[in-house]
Amino acid sequence: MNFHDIIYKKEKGIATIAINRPEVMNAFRAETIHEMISAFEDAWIDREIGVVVVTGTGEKAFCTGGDQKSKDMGGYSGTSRSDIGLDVEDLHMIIRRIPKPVIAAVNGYAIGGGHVIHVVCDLTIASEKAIFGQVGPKFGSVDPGFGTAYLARVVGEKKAREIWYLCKQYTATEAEKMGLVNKVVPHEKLLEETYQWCEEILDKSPTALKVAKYSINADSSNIEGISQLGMSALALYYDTLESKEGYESFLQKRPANFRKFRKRKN
Ligand SMILES: CC(C)(COP(=O)(O)OP(=O)(O)OC[C@H]1O[C@@H](n2cnc3c(N)ncnc32)[C@H](O)[C@@H]1OP(=O)(O)O)[C@@H](O)C(=O)NCCC(=O)NCCSC(=O)c1cc(O)c2ccccc2c1O
Repeated sequence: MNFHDIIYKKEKGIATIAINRPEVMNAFRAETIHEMISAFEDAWIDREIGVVVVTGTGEKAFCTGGDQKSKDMGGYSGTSRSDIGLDVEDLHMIIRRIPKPVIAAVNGYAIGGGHVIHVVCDLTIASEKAIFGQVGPKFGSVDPGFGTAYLARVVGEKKAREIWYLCKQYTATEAEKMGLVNKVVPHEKLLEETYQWCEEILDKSPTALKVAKYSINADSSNIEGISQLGMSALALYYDTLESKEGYESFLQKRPANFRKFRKRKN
């Protein structure tokens, strides 16, 4: 398979998808999401694959969300089914629907939509250098559905609200404490530890794993509907000056002025 934005490899029952756009801290554009979905489809169909690993190339980032350099009023450029210009919802759904465990190996920044990708994965192993956080309200975006409602299931509502309302960054140790990651390991041991977890999973019954995954998913499957509704609202939000102020402030490396959008309408 020929990919440009990701590196996809399969070895000894393990499929690895590495987002490969280090020049933008592994931010994703429409093509990146489509390539990831194709790789997941291949890993799903291939009966020899028992587990999928998602990671990022380079030393700095796992993924920093939507590529702000491919964004304009109305959303991201690129061909997509979604009005937003990114088929992120479809990526979240295939991570949940593939009947095999998906492990995020977080090697650096997991920010914005990149943070949501690791949240949706079944398990997360983090380098001690990893940094976690949501940035939407700081940069004119929000990731409703799995990024909000499902995050609240993982870390609890109070913590999820803090993550979204304050847009702070959290260390790997802080993330582990709040149940956001399964294990923190020295940076150079990240893939070794992740593949060790994969080996343990490969020793287990694939059918039992599939039923375990689907039965855990079933309890939060209503979030798919929240996601659809929320993403429709997001498409409208992206068409506003308020959202534009956010992503322009990021690109212009200046603080956003959202206070002006709190003025009373006369
Ligand atoms: C990750 C950071 C905290 C790092 O900060 P730092 O100060 O160390 O480095 P720089 O900010 O200078 O970044 C270095 C270099 O990388 C470029 N870059 C980083 N992230 C992105 C990005 N997402 N898009 C494009 N480019 C990026 C940066 O511009 C610099 O390049 P230079 O050329 O100037 O050297 C910090 O970078 C950071 O906070 N990044 C994230 C910014 C962001 O806005 N992310 C997206 C949020 S919205 C989103 O992710 C999103 C998710 C979804 O699931 C969606 C679903 C459906 C629709 C839309 C969605 C969506 O928008």
